[in-house]
Amino acid sequence: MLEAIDLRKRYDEIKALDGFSLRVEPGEIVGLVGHNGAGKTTFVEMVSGLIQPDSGTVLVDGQPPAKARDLVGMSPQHIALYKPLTVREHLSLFGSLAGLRGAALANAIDELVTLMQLTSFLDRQAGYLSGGQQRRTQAATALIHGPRLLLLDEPTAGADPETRQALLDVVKQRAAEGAAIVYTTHYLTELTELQATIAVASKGRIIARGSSAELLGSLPGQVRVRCATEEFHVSTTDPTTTLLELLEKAPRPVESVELNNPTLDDLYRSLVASDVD
Ligand SMILES: Nc1ncnc2c1ncn2[C@@H]1O[C@H](COP(=O)(O)OP(=O)(O)OP(=O)(O)O)[C@@H](O)[C@H]1O
Repeated sequence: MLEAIDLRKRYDEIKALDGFSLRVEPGEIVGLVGHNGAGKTTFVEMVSGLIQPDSGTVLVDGQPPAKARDLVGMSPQHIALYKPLTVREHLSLFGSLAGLRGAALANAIDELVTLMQLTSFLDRQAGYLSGGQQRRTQAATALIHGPRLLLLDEPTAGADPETRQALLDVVKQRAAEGAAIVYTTHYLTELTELQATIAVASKGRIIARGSSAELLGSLPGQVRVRCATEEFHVSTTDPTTTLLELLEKAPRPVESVELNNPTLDDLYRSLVASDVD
């Protein structure tokens, strides 16, 4: 559904994208993570056709972004709503721009109002909504036309737990219905909940891509065995076997045993730390 090949974009001496390639299949959620300035937003804006690459190719369902606008829904990192318009007017406007009319538009609005829990402020102007309410509204404008490619750039930044959960549930539902989704975030636990494929961006390109199980499998876990007279602390890619071996040789009595598998935070830190010039 989305194919990006060797994208490059420079702003004077800054290489915002430097050989960025990523593929997203229908029904797949790709969680795009990376340090500040890694190029995530630049990539998302390029896919939505807002900015042009210096070189490289972006194809959305086989077409350049400018010809695939109706297939794409985008929620930008920064809130971009029309302050005087109500939530209902936003949904109506974005739905109409994507070609929805009459009953189809009304049904799409009803569905999103329920899913994103917008009922209580549906007729309030966007300029008077709280940050979290604006986030929900913005996400709803990206979803209104049932896009086949959804680009969500830090959609839960500053959102309360309820807003975050509503959004994660909708994202899962849309992926289950076949949408391809790019989801940028700094909250790695969200990617576990979404069962997303993880793509780690660093310095304008993707340095690792895979399921969390695949990526975590290459990282060591920690095993600690504490005895009355001695303590063993081992870093290992096979914590269970190592633990059994330690227990065999450890002097008795064993006082405590700790087994820590690597987390996505560990993975992220090790990948970004190893990507040095
Ligand atoms: N219009 C622009 N003019 C100059 N530099 C830019 C422009 N847009 C982006 N950059 C630079 O390109 C790099 C990539 O920025 P980008 O916003 O894509 O990063 P990001 O991964 O989304 O970061 P964050 O996690 O902070 O949102 C940064 O160094 C940024 O300063």
